[in-house]
Amino acid sequence: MEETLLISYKGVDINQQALGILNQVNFELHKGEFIYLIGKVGTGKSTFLKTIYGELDIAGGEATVLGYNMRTIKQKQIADLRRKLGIVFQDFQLLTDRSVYENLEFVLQATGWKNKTDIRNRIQEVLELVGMSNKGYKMPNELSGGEQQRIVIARAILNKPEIIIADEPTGNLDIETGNKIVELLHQICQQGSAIIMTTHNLSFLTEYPGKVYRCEQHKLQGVSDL
Ligand SMILES: Nc1ncnc2c1ncn2[C@@H]1O[C@H](COP(=O)(O)OP(=O)(O)OP(=O)(O)O)[C@@H](O)[C@H]1O
Repeated sequence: MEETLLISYKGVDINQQALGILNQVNFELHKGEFIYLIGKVGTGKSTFLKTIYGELDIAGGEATVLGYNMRTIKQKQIADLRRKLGIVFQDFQLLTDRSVYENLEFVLQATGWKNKTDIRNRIQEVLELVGMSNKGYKMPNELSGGEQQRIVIARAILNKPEIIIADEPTGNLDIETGNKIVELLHQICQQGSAIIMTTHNLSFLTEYPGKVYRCEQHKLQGVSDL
């Protein structure tokens, strides 16, 4: 596989409960790219993303994600694949019974980090990157929505993922806070993670440019003029 090609879909069919959602999807993600996925409610954006992180099997065609063949991938390999991805949803999903620091520590420990100093340093690094370096001691419910989303992004980048998948990361945020989150994702992209983000807010596309794909009438297609 071409070295910079992280995801390759060729003629991929995607179903939910045997019902066709997307047909004949051709899609590529390269290193350093920022891709927006747009389209009306229920057109298949989240469903498409689920096939990338192995939550949903593809029904036909050829799909490769970070070198894994998504037609033949085994459960154990899906766990390995997910360690190389950062996943961000709109509804934050932080563990509410532990602090920000402990949320991040939990992920590092679960992914094999053992050395306390390394763990502390990496957590400090990611908190600084998302502009939350003094909030490690806070509980999630003591943070605003935008702050919680920053922590979720910090959690997603802990292991320097090659790809970040963000499913409507600004869906629960006001416009200004949403802008800051997209700006942050662009910054992270510049540091080397490729990003795929779904959104209903088309103003991001002009303000923070990226490549655009649209889901419509069972197709996922690149958009050159908006
Ligand atoms: N678990 C499921 N079982 C059956 N059908 C599903 C399931 N999840 C989604 N669908 C169907 O698949 C279609 C695409 O849904 P999906 O959530 O991918 O849309 P979306 O484009 O992400 O929408 P939104 O913009 O609202 O997030 C919808 O018709 C939905 O009803």
